Amino acid sequence: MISLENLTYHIKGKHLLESVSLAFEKGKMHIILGPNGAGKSTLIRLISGELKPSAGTIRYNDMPLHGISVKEQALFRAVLSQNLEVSFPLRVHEVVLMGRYPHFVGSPRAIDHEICEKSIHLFDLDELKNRNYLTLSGGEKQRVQFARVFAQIWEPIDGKPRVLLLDEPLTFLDLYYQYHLMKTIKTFMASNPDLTVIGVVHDIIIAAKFADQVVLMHQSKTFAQGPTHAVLNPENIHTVFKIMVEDQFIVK
Ligand SMILES: Nc1ncnc2c1ncn2[C@@H]1O[C@H](COP(=O)(O)OP(=O)(O)OP(=O)(O)O)[C@@H](O)[C@H]1O
Repeated sequence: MISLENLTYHIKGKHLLESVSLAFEKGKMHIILGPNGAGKSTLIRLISGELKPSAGTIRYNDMPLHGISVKEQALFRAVLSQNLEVSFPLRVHEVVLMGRYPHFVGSPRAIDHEICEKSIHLFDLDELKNRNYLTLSGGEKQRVQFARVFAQIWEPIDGKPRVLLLDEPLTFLDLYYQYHLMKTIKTFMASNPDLTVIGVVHDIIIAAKFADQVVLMHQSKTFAQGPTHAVLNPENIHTVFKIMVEDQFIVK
């Protein structure tokens, strides 16, 4: 369980997040939705420890985040951020291996290579694994980044529940891969019940189909949180997004 208590973040007098209190239950897919500028990425960056809160606390299983070393965090928590850049002409399998860096000292072990192979296969990248990462399309790069973060948290270490934070992970993907990737994550979660996923997406239909819980953000605050279908009702969506929707969001 990840819990946030009165989490506040301001910079140069501007409040990016105001007194947010939330609980993210273990083993669930939590999706954060909200209009541009609502504070979603700020929230993810605070939960990942990239930003330090101005006030409030973040706890991972009752442990304050600031009490867990960055090195230890990397053993059980992976982050897929927006705008990831790789400047060197690395091969795809080398980028995926970066996900294993927290797990070995010196040279990768056989197990690190095995996990990378499995993750590459899971994300349909076998044919691309020797390609120069810089020559890939936006969507292909995004799948490589998925393989990297999954390689990082492929197995639990010392029984610690794992966490995956995703900030707009579907941006470069076509419709097929958006759904395929969400299904892949859900299937992985079903056989890895300690894994909690918290992700920012913009697509309400994707959220309705795959989220167990939704956090709806509005103007730097939490507007609603709870089971997906309770939160994604036409009134809430109208208030937050200013659009009218029908009651059902169904994609077969
Ligand atoms: N370093 C900063 N200094 C000033 N304002 C900032 C800074 N970082 C972010 N902001 C502002 O804080 C607000 C929230 O930003 P955030 O990136 O969290 O929004 P978001 O909900 O993820 O938006 P989007 O859907 O557009 O990605 C935005 O108005 C943004 O311009």
